[in-house]
Amino acid sequence: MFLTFSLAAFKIVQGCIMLNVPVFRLFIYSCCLVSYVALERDFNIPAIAKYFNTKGRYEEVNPYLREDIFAVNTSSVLSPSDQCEARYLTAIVRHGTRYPTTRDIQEMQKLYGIILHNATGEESWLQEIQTQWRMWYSEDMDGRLVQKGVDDLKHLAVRLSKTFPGLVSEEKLRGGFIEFITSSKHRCVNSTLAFKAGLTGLWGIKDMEFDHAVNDALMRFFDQCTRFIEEVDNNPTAMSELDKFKEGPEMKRVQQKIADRLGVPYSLITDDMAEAAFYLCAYEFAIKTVNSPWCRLFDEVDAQVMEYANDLKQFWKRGYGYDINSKSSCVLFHDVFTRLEKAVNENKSGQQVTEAVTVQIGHAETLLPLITLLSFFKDADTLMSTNFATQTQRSFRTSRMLPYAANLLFVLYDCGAGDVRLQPLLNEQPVTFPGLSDPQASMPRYQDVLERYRDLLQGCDFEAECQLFKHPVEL
Ligand SMILES: O=P(O)(O)O[C@H]1[C@H](OP(=O)(O)O)[C@@H](OP(=O)(O)O)[C@H](O)[C@@H](O)[C@H]1OP(=O)(O)O
Repeated sequence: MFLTFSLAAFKIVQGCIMLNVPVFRLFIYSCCLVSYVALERDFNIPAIAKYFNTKGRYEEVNPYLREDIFAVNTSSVLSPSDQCEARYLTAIVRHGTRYPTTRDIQEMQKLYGIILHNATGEESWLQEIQTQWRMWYSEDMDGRLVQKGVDDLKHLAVRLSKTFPGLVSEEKLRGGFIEFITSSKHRCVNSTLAFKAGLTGLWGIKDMEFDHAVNDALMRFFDQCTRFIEEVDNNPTAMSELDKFKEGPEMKRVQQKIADRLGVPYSLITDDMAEAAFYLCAYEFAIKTVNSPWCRLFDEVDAQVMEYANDLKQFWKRGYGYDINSKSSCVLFHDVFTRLEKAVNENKSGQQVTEAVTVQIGHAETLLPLITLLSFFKDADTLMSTNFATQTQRSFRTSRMLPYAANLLFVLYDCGAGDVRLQPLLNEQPVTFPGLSDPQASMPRYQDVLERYRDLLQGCDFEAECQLFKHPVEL
């Protein structure tokens, strides 16, 4: 559509120039320029970018940010009426855009070798990979944060200051009322530094520095939950549905189509090679914002299959597949509600809430078990190797939940006369606590939320849940 408009506008401009019609020419010329810029921007976005799972950009989840990275939608997060005031905010944030992990880089290098030495097609995109594109990824990159990832967190910090000016403020930061907690992984520590830099840069703060606490018990709880490690992480049969899907007809067809496009034997394009090609398209876009020739190896149907395979991995490794996946996040769940309860009590006694904002920076596997524990994005049907065709409308879709810089926010509002409300947001958009019937479900009463999660609040004991062998009841 943009192409047609641009070409038509260009023709009009040509005519105007020949007729020397200045004002009209200027107007049309500017329209042509605007549509060209839009065209250029949209052409830069791979058609399959919305299927990149946890390798996707934040901008594809909130497309309005492509126009203005600092845009906020305050109408959707303002309090339910004028008398409500935001009193406390906790944000659990995934790190920003990163390099591939070493394992993925090794697979990418293997695929690049196949294309250099075996591919026989004549298409221009293949020639571009074979003669112009260079393998620039190296194993030492191993998931480190890239500059785009620094920008992701800086921009998020600024947007949150615009959305919650009474909480994410210079006064609160300087007063020590904003706490930072991070995973020990370099991509998370550097994301924390970037978030802080976004705020100090916004307010021109050069005379102060702000601490952050490294806390893997909270941000990498999955590393310390013995039952998860034994029954899922280290259990080769735990990913059986993913393994079966990778051997199934849908993935086989994707592999064959890639092999046909490259003109290589089917035996060379394994499911790992298909994943490596998909990741190359995703990383070239996320890190460099280029629509690389690697994306030409997939059509939309192929991309949906690749997306489903990764959602199967996340479902069974971090999501609803096994109860221990979500129960391993009990420590983080209780931490969140302990902070909320403290803020409610301080607010009730008329005190200033000592900690106005908590920013906790972790991983996709920090966020997803907690999202699962709270029953967000739970579908009626389990994701299986055999039901891809009926899952196209599933709500458990990591491409929408968990892009780089994904963030789960809980905002506490004081609405006067003891009316305290709690608003959940995912990626800056309000979400509804599952199972709450409150008409203002995106801004429910805090007490109703406590009631909804009463069983977890009274139970969900990390030590008990993560014990490998439940001790037999003493007879
Ligand atoms: O497929 P890779 O190796 O990239 O998987 C990574 C995880 O990346 P994700 O699957 O979430 O895109 C990485 O999570 P991140 O949020 O830190 O990017 C995780 O830390 C890393 O261990 C790999 O997870 P895996 O489950 O061990 O494959």
